[in-house]
Amino acid sequence: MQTYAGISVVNALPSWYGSSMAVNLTVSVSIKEAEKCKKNDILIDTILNFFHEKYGIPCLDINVESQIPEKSGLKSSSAVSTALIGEISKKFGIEIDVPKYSAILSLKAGVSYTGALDDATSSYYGGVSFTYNKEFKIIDIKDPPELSAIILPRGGRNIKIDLQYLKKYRLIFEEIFRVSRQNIVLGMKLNGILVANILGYDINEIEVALKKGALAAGITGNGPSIFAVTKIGEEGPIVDALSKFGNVIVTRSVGYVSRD
Ligand SMILES: Nc1ncnc2c1ncn2[C@@H]1O[C@H](COP(=O)(O)OP(=O)(O)O)[C@@H](O)[C@H]1O
Ligand SMILES: O=C(O)C1=C[C@@H](OP(=O)(O)O)[C@@H](O)[C@H](O)C1
Repeated sequence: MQTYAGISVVNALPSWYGSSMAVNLTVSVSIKEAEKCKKNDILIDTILNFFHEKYGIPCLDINVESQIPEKSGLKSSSAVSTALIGEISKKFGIEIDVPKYSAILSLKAGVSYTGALDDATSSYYGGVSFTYNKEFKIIDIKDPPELSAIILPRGGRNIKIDLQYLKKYRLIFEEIFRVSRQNIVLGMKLNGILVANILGYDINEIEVALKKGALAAGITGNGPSIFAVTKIGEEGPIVDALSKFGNVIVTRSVGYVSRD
């Protein structure tokens, strides 16, 4: 099964309300029955153990092909977990709420702070998710504006995230969530700049992208990747400017995908 990376509209850590926009970088997971169970990454093994214990599925060989750097803010963990859960549910005929179980099992594996239902929803269904992660509730999924996403992909996040400190900003992130439901691009701009400031990232690249005409720019997720968005066809000056800081990926927002 194939799922998507995403860029944050609203980071869910401060208020539990989260929103993410799917972009066209993909993860593909395939599975094959195996004689012996092998050891995998913690997230994959947590998911396999759950399905083994609850539904008696056999040992599986897992193949992950990912275009998303790990620990990047680009939703790599949600893309891997939704693709794997979706593939297992299809192969073994298990009816399950894929994003919800991605959230539950990501928490169990210790790779997520809130379960990241916002990220799991956009990874699996495309579009722009709006979720309340505390209750594993999807509030809405919207089709995104047609946008070019210009990304400085950076993995291996190594900053310490102080969840209690982030929660001091709950009210302003709740407000950004409300704004985002009316205006996705304004929401991701406010969120992206504020998260950069709160987590102590350098805002130079964000400022450069905005000066070159980006509609929004900022940190995605907990970073360290930087994103900018523009109308399609207007990427040139931003790509040129951001290329001075590293290799740039240009991709697009992804619309809602029916999984029926
Ligand atoms: N290609 C992959 N193969 C296996 N596991 C992966 C892969 N990409 C991400 N993961 C899992 O996701 C975790 C990273 O999650 P997270 O820090 O939330 O990243 P991101 O900010 O990109 O969403 C990794 O530690 C690993 O458990
Ligand atoms: O762990 C979590 O619950 C989350 C992590 C962040 O994303 P990244 O994992 O992409 O940094 C954040 O944007 C998301 O809303 C929730």
